[in-house]
Amino acid sequence: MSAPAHLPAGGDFESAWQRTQKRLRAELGEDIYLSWFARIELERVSDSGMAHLSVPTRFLKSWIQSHYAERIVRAFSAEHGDIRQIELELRTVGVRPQPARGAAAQPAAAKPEHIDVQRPTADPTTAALVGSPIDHRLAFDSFLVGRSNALAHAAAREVASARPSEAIRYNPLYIHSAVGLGKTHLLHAIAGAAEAGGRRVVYLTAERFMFGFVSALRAQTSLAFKETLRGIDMLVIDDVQFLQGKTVQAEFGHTLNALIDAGRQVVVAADRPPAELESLDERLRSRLAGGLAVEMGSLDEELRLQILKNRLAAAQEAHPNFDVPPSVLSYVARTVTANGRDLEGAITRLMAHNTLTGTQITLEMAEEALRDLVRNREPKRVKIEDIQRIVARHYNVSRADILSARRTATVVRPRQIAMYLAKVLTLRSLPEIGRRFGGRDHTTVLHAVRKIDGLLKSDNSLAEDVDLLKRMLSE
Ligand SMILES: Nc1ncnc2c1ncn2[C@@H]1O[C@H](COP(=O)(O)OP(=O)(O)OP(=O)(O)O)[C@@H](O)[C@H]1O
Repeated sequence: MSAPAHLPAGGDFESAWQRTQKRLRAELGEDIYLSWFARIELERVSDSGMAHLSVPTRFLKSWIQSHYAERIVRAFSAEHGDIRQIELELRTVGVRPQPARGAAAQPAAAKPEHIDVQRPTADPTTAALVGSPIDHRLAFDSFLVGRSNALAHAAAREVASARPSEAIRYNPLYIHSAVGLGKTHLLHAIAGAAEAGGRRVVYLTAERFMFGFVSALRAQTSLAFKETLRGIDMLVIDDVQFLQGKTVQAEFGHTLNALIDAGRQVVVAADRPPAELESLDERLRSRLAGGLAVEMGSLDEELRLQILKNRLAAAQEAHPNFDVPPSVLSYVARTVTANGRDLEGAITRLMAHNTLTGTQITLEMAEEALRDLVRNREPKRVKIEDIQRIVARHYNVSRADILSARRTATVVRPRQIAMYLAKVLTLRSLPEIGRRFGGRDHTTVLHAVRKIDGLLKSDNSLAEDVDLLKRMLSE
């Protein structure tokens, strides 16, 4: 066996380790290196020639142990002849060890440095994860509290003001409500207040989480993505009902578990309770339900009036001459009932009429200008089970027939119609619909949707049937 190409004189293990890293980077390529090796730190080297290396996660430790241990020993001993073997240890998250100072080095007495995971660097391992910006206008100060959101607000306040060292009482805090009732506002308020209190917070929409994870997977830096997420104090995720895809959901589950187990706060919002997140797997749903799940009900009239007054005051900052008579504000609060977004829209519209055309704001004018908002009733949430039940009853077959593998024409067409309705009346994905129809493939659902879509253009009686079924389902 030939001698190693280069043996540094003396015991400078730290610089030999740096050369080892360069060597591994050159041998294995950038992607693999960044995924597995970039977070390894040299802790110390003992007299027997054992290099103690630390990594931040158990997973990383066992992966490197089983896949790369020998390679690291070879590379390290090529750079420093004293190195005989390595031992991998788990490093406390957020604490960077002191540099190794050779075989005789004592454990460092200096304060550990904290890694700031919030601040993205040019390093592609962290570039994959940049939380969405926190909108500081959506703060606790501007969030109005009424009967329907008092509990959610109190829990949010508590979670936001807890100190990092305090025991976490509600984890995850899960806030759910129908659209436009203030979930996003409350999440930004929590994230903003926690950050102001010195905590490392990442706020992400579910889409952003998916995007970050999928791009990290593509760039083979998913490990860095996971580690970054797991190194924070608080993770705030909005709209989890949109989390799609097995791998992404599994990763979300691991992240959730890792953070909660490590005593980090997780805050989640969705448009439905955990039990109704049908596209998520059972364990994830129960984990989400395992902390505190609170619902925010619809805004009552008093709260709507307060929100309107606040919006009006904000609008008046830009247009001091704009005003809305109290009787009109009361009318809007009484009749625009759907959600906070419509209330905002109502003020914007009144302001546009008034400032652009000079129209006086009267009750009559408001009735005319806001007609569509007043009529706007919240759409009913349709369940796949209801679709199957109603379609089965309509075509005189059983729900079991619809879910079965039977291929007789009397069952096939109602099944296709039910799948079509599931696609157009719910937000479920094709794979999810397939699962709910007796474990069928998403391509079968796609075929059914296209088939019915096509037939509706030419078959009037089918079109009438589908129309009737839609009406029955939305009543
Ligand atoms: N209690 C409240 N106090 C003040 N503003 C509110 C309140 N509830 C809702 N709003 C306002 O209503 C609008 C819609 O709220 P937000 O976006 O937070 O709703 P959401 O529940 O997250 O909706 P979606 O489910 O569509 O994401 C925002 O402008 C928000 O500031």
